[in-house]
Amino acid sequence: MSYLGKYISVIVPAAGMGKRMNSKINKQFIKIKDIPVLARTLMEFNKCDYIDEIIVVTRYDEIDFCQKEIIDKYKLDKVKKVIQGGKERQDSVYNGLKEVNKKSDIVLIHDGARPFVKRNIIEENIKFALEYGACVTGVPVKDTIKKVDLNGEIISTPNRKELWAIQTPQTFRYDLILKAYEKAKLDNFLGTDDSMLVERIGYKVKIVMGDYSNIKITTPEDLIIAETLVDK
Ligand SMILES: Nc1ccn([C@@H]2O[C@H](COP(=O)(O)OP(=O)(O)OP(=O)(O)O)[C@@H](O)[C@H]2O)c(=O)n1
Ligand SMILES: C[C@](O)(CO)[C@H](O)COP(=O)(O)O
Repeated sequence: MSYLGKYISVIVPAAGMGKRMNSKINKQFIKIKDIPVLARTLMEFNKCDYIDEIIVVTRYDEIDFCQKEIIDKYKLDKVKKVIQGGKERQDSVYNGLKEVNKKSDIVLIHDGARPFVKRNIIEENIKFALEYGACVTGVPVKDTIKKVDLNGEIISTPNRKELWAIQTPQTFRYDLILKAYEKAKLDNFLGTDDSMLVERIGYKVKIVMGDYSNIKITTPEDLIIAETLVDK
């Protein structure tokens, strides 16, 4: 139990194929200045005093590699389980939720491929989740966003002041996120983030101010940005 008097778990989905990276090795294991993406991500959570356990979700054939080359090598002692993921990110997170310690109060969900998450964002997520039950990290969009139809014609221009680009961590009371995932499974609903599943059962989700450097490593040019961020 952390010194907050609450049990706090983290699920790190890292079971994707990394198709858009188009690399021989899975993008989670690509090194940025000598340290793999996933190790960088996990180190930030491992050193946060409030966190009690981390569950890492990987592809079945990468479980051993992940255990030896990431968890053991970087001494990530808060990682309690490395488990198998599913077809979609949502399936992987659901597998993780089923493995969380039953006495858990709060669950943070964070993409393995977002290695630049900072301590203040993790702490703010925990604070907001304890206060409101549900929160997600995001940043105000910088570009004008258009809604476009299948013919390539603009339908509308939403007010930019109301638009945020959503990142992770996304953090919830354990009972709430489990209920949201079980309902999505029942309804065969597939969302693109965790918050959507909570929003659709009628629960209000708060925004935590993120950081423009909390990027997701998705395409090859993100690796160039990542090297620059490490240098900085
Ligand atoms: N079935 C899946 C798909 C994705 N993820 C994880 O969810 C995070 C965000 O997904 P994304 O960046 O889209 O990763 P990939 O699905 O691997 O990328 P791509 O769509 O290019 O294949 C990543 O850390 C990824 O490993 C996962 O655990 N299980
Ligand atoms: C959850 C997420 O990181 C929010 O930005 C993102 O939606 C996950 O990435 P994907 O490309 O949709 O799998």
